[in-house]
Amino acid sequence: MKTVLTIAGSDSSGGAGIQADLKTMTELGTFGMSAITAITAQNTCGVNAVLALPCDMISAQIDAVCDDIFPDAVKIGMLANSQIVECVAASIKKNAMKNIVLDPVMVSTSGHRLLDDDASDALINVLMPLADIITPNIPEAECLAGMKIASKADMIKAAGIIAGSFDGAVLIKGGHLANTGANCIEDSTNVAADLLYHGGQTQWFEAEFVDNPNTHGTGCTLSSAIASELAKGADMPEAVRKAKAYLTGAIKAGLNLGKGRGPLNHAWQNTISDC
Ligand SMILES: Nc1ncnc2c1ncn2[C@@H]1O[C@H](COP(=O)(O)OP(=O)(O)O)[C@@H](O)[C@H]1O
Ligand SMILES: Cc1ncc(COP(=O)(O)OP(=O)(O)O)c(N)n1
Repeated sequence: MKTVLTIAGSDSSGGAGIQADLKTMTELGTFGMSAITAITAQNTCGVNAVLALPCDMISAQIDAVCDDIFPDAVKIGMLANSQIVECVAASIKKNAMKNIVLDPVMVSTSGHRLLDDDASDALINVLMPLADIITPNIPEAECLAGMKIASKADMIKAAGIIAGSFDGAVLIKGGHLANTGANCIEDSTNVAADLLYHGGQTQWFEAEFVDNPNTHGTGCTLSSAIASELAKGADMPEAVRKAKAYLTGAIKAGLNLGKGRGPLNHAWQNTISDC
């Protein structure tokens, strides 16, 4: 069985972070392992508290995994502060890890900062160069590219700027532009359109925009699904295509848990075959 390590924060409500990653990895037939960077007290309504873990404990988790069950791919999510960014980068180099998917988590959709303001430089200069793909959402891509993004043309421009600063691929997720009219296609159906910039080429990955408010953890799910598909041997465009299909199914299958923006239905493939 192929193995995937998630280096990310814990979400007590189980919708995002480590919990979403492990559910995704299991559903996609890989063996998920974790190195927890921070503990959040959060639910479907928002993030109430964050505790960043000490760097030596984070490195120790990564080393323990790599010394025993070396991961075929790695997903990196919430890193909380610049010290953690640096120590995760050092652990990745030390253990010569491969198939690195970096989700540059900065602010939760509920508006809570999950990465210190002053940690962006370390993320860009120290960690990004080690990644095979980074998966920013629109606000994160705006920060990384230093420009506003209000259209698909802006997404293409920003992806080129971000890709210019490292060797890996860039997937700009368009969820924050969907339903704003900015990415409507000709038949006026609204789509959730993500842009992959890979090897100098751009490619759109479009899926139905599901009218479901329960989208907590979409970014975590997509990045851990890409890592799972890379671990199983897919090339980058194929990994993105399969990951997006899994994610869209999990949004469509619709759970209705909690009082706010609820989690995805990770077990949707089993639910469908049970019917
Ligand atoms: N309502 C939706 N229906 C279908 N896909 C969605 C929906 N909302 C988000 N997505 C998709 O989920 C993924 C992550 O979404 P996005 O909101 O852009 O990032 P993040 O969760 O990191 O803020 C992207 O592939 C995006 O296109
Ligand atoms: C612990 C933790 N990590 C990441 C996130 C952000 O989740 P994401 O899937 O990017 O998006 P939202 O759920 O915030 O839309 C988180 N909330 N908690």
